Amino acid sequence: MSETSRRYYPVSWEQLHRDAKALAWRLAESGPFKGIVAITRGGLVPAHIIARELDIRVIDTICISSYDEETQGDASVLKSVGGDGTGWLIIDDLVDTGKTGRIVREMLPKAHFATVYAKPAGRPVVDTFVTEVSQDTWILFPWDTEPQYAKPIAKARAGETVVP
Ligand SMILES: O=P(O)(O)OC[C@H]1O[C@H](OP(=O)(O)OP(=O)(O)O)[C@H](O)[C@@H]1O
Ligand SMILES: O=c1[nH]c(=O)c2nc[nH]c2[nH]1
Ligand SMILES: [Mg+2]
Repeated sequence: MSETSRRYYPVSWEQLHRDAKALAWRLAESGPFKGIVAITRGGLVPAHIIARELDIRVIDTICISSYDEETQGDASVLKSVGGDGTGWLIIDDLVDTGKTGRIVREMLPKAHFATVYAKPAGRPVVDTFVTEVSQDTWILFPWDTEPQYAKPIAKARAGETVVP
């Protein structure tokens, strides 16, 4: 999703840890896996958590970038891996339009592809995920956010400017 995102779904470090562990529980039944291919950069944190839970020590990366902040452009593949993916687990933080997921599936058609979060357009591309959010939601990951002053509801509703 891009400029049309109408709402935000903020995810804390604790929630991400909990959701990635929930994904590991689901994946435990689909393994064992030879190793994990993390889709950088968003897949790196969930890949670590899942590797720890499933006792996987071999981790490779596919490096793909397609978003500048909330706007999607052409996907550029900065690093790939060889093989057809047999026995491997691909991990990303989420599928949105499914563009990134389709690229990695084409590269590794035999791998199991899992994400923590999924939006409806990308959902058919993943084998396993934990939480679905609507297509017009932008997921705010903890590495992209920091705590800041929030207006009291009454002042926000009145449209008043509050200097923190
Ligand atoms: O389903 P899609 O519409 O392709 O969107 C999902 C992809 O977009 C984000 O990556 P991004 O390109 O922002 O790079 P990053 O992981 O380095 O932040 C996210 O981490 C997924 O990889
Ligand atoms: O931080 C992010 N949140 C999202 O909802 C999203 N969709 C694609 N890429 C994304 N990155
Ligand atoms: Mg990514």
